[in-house]
Amino acid sequence: MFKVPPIPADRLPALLRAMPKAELHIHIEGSLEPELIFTLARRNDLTLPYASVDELRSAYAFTNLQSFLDIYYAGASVLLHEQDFYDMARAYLARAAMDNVAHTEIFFDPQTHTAHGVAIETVINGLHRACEDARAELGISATLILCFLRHLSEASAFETLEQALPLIDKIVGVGLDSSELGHPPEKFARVFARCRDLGLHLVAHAGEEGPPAYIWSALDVLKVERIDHGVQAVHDAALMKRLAQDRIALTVCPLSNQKLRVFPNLADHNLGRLLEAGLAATVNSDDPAYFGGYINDNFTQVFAATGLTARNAYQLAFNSFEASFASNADKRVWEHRLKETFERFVEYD
Ligand code: HPA
Ligand SMILES: [Zn+2]
Repeated sequence: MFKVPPIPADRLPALLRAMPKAELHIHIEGSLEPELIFTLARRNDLTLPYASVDELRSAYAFTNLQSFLDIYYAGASVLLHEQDFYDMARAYLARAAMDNVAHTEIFFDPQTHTAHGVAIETVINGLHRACEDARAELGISATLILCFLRHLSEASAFETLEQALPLIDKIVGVGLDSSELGHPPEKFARVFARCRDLGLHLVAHAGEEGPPAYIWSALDVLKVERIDHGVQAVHDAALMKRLAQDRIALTVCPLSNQKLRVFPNLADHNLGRLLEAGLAATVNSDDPAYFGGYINDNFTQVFAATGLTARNAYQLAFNSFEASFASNADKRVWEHRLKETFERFVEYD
């Protein structure tokens, strides 16, 4: 591996912001800022149960995953037309480009929208057009991952997959999100097997609030290529070994974990421990509009709170490219730019 040069500690935050990175765990509905929720509600003649942007934002006080999901699904209800999905994704992509995100794999939850009469084409076409335009206009690479809501049935997931089939070329993979406890991965074994046959990439949320057993079944039953969150893996030594040996990436989301009380404080986050154990951890924003920060905020805050180093920074950015579903040619370009950024930070000291 690249020998990371010594970087003065006071330059670390600037380096974290400047380094190219991939974001692999971002729910596009979780990027919907309160201002845009109000704009879209007005545009679509909807009345929100909040009088102002500030009142809505003050409702963002979460105690666990479910308390967040309730408000997150309510926020997403203002999305009705293709242009709404486009505007949401475009705003995120512009923000991600500012954080030097070279590549992003965006989660979306079609069942949230089809449940109130929005056609899946409306969702996928709006998001996909935003990705295409962002590539041309912002130079950021962006792809889509369709997530099944695990609190809904297997039949609903199959129905969603069926609806998405005519647009399957516009997505690179499928994931599994929403309420984890009580909804183990194996509930979706057959859906994931079908997606695998279709040649889609597979990921799943596991071990955010749920036990290590859910990470095992995501790997062995669903056969996923990455684990979203996965921070509970530290409670199972054999699982840690498996994740390290197979280079299964974990898409870790520090500010999300702090806000949903997965850890009592950011200083207690186990990101450093995961890296020390040789796991391919990455840093991501999850739902940036709800958790108080985009990807660079996640990097700078978790580094400040836990004392991670420039070497850790390089490893995390490198892992993000390696774990992405981009081409090897793209990965080499981004990894080269990553090294150049680190060299620049020593040179001008
Ligand atoms: O962190 C999350 N976990 C599960 N489902 C989600 N949907 C949006 N964010 C999340
Ligand atoms: Zn998530």
